[in-house]
This record gives sequence, C-alpha cells and structure tokens, in this order.
Amino acid sequence: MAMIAGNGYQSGFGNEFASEAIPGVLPVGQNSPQRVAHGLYAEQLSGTAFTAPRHVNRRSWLYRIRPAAVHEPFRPLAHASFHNRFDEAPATPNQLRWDPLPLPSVPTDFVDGLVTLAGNGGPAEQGGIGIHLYAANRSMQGRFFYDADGELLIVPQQGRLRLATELGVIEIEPQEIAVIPRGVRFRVDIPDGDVRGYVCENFGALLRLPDLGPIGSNCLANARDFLTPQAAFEDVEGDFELVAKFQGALWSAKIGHSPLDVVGWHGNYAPYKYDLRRFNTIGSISVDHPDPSIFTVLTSASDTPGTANVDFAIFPPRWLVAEHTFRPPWFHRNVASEFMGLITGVYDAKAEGFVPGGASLHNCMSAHGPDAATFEKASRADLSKPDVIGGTMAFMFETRKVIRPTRQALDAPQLQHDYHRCWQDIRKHFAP
Ligand SMILES: O=C(O)Cc1cc(O)ccc1O
Ligand SMILES: [Fe+2]
Repeated sequence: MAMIAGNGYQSGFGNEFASEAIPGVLPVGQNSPQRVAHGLYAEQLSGTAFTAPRHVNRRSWLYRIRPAAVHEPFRPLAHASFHNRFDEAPATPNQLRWDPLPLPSVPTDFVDGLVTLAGNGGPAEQGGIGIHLYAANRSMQGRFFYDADGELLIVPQQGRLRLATELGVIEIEPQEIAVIPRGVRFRVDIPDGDVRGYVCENFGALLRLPDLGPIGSNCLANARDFLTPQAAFEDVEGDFELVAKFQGALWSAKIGHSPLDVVGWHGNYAPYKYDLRRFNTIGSISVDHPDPSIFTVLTSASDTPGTANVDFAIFPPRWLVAEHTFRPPWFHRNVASEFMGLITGVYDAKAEGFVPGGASLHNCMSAHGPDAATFEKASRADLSKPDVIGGTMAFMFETRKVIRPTRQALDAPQLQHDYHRCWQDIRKHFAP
C-alpha cells in the first residue's frame, strides 16, 4: 500500500511539529473546527495526562479520513511468544547470555516474530519495561498494530524496516533506532528480506533526552538529530486487521480501511528516529573509565530523581586515551539491572561469545565485567598510545528494577550455559 505524500522528516526532539500531506488541512487558531477542511475528522491523541506539567505534556491533533474508533470489536488473539508475564520463572542472580535466535523459516511478520525475553513491572503499574526480540521475513500484510501498554523503542540489528505509522513513514536500518509512541498505529514493511532486532517496550514515563549537567548544552544525542516523519496517508478500503496490545495480551479487530489515514497532524506526541552514529560520545581524557551513564541516548524517568525506569545507552566507536588506567569496563556490581545487545562488531569487555544479535543480562548485584582474555590483554596494553574502538555498536537497557527472564528465555537452546566460564580463568596475581 503506497502512502500519499509525506517524504522526509522534521528535525528536533519533542517539538511542536506540524505537517500536512495536503496543504490547508491543519486548522488555524483552533484544533477542532465545526467542519475540518476536506471533510476530515479531528482527533486528539494524548500521550500524557491532560494536566501533566507543560514541559512533559505530550499530545497531538490528527486530521483523518475516519476517526480511530471505526473498527469492529476486539477479540483475544493468541500469540505463543509475545507477552508481559515476567513472573513465570524465578529470577536468577546468575549472569546470563544468549546467542541470537534463529531467523524464521516460515512466513513471519514483525508482530508474529516477537519473542519476549525478559522484563519488569508491567502496563498495569505503568512502570518497568518489556524486552523483546523480533525476527521477520515479510511485511505485515493487511494488518496494523498498536501497543496501549507502552512506547516501543525498536533497535534493528539486521535489515531495514519501513515503519508506516499514522503520523508518517520512518525508515530505519541497523545502527538507527525508532520510537513508536504508545497507541500509535503502524505497519512494519520489510523492503529486503530477513530482519531481526530488539524492542524495549517502555511501560513508564516517556523516553526523553537526558539532562547534560556540567557537560553543557551540547553532546551525547543532540536534539536536532532526532527525526519525526512528515504526514502521509493511505486512502484504502479492504478486509484488514487491527491488532492491539492491551494489558499484556493481544487483541484483534476487523477494520474496513487502513487506519493510516491521517492527512495532517500537529503536536509533540509523534514517532521519531535517531541515527546512533550521530551520538557525540564523551569520555575520559585523563584517567579512569567513567560510568556508562555518559553513553545515555534516552531516559525514562521514575518517581525517584536520578534513578531511571530505563536508560537506553550505547557503546559506539570511540578513542580510549586514559593514562595509567585499565581502559575497558571495570569489574563491577550494580544496583541497577543491565540488559545488553550487540548490533555490530565486538564489545570491548568481551573478547568472544557476545555476538551481534545476541544478548546478555546482568541483574541487580550480579558480578560481571571483562572476561579473562580481555583482562589479561588490557592490563598489559601499551598506554602510551591511544586505542581506537572501531566498527562496533552495543547497547544497554538499564533499569532500576530487576529484569526477570521469561520461561522461554531460560529454556531457549540459545542460552549459553557455559557463560560463567569466561571468568573462571581469571588468574590470581596477588603477590604479598
Ligand atoms: O557491564 C557492562 O558491560 C556495561 C557497562 C559498561 C561500562 O563501560 C561500565 C559499566 C557497565 O555496566
Ligand atoms: Fe555492567
């Protein structure tokens, strides 16, 4: 289904955007005129409480061919592997790591191909995250999806995605990410073959850029590099399906037209993309390896200041120049819980075993850090020269709550039962 108009993007993070696929659609000086131009319907989409403080308040006004309410009733839709049941298995303090899941061998679209690996909290408590993997080989055909439980941070690891949303089209490839706000309807088109990646379903406060404190007014992810689509719409009728995720379960309704029928919209509640290669990395230029919070791209606040519901951090290419310093990540235990994925290349704390498309989980106070090979190498490295870490992109979803793996994640053959061995060869160097 081709979408009409809407090429390109508007730049900025959380701006008051405005976009029209047909000029003159947006009303002037009001949101809900008695009759909207071109016979469209006006509809507000609220992403925060009406009364949320102005600096966090998010809503958009959509001008569409039919209101979103026009569809048949929803019925439960079974899905074998996509859910929010994070209490199925006892949480384990063990360090966990997975190889990538296999790509599908039968026709599978983005929604079919979602597998829930872990999570915490849930939609009912409006906090925590779901961590899912996706793997697909065909576009969603005649079906559309929205998630009422949270916004979706999509991190492709292989293959391009075309996200046709109510507010316009976003195209992403590995090393780019997209965020689809809670409730926004969309279809995932797959232009060229097998795709896979990671999804963070954020049940908590909307992701936003972190404060920069003494860093100043620039760096890390700069607001102007975030891109929100121009309005684009489909005017098509047919026997389509609208899939909703609501309170952890999927529902399906018949819909007789494409819900991607928004001809113009304005507001600050909208999908966006960001190219992780634009991240302006800050690091140590004297001694010591800093905390990974300097790599935060986006953060979802919790009720406790400075203690995020989830931080999305990346480990991009960068120079390591610190003197008389063990340069890779140190050994550590963390009150927060760390889920990591690898998009491309090699991660600097793990010489092997952590592969693109794989995942690791180091929960609250579970000890981890460089493996034996990385420790031996880095503790003897020549520090008179800078080191460059190139051709890599890892990421972390770091949460204040323990991340609980699902039953299917713990039973998966991809779980590396020998992961702990990467630390067993760490030698005793103590020489009193
Ligand atoms: O465990 C990890 O690999 C992630 C991580 C990276 C880093 O540079 C410092 C701390 C940390 O948890
Ligand atoms: Fe860590």
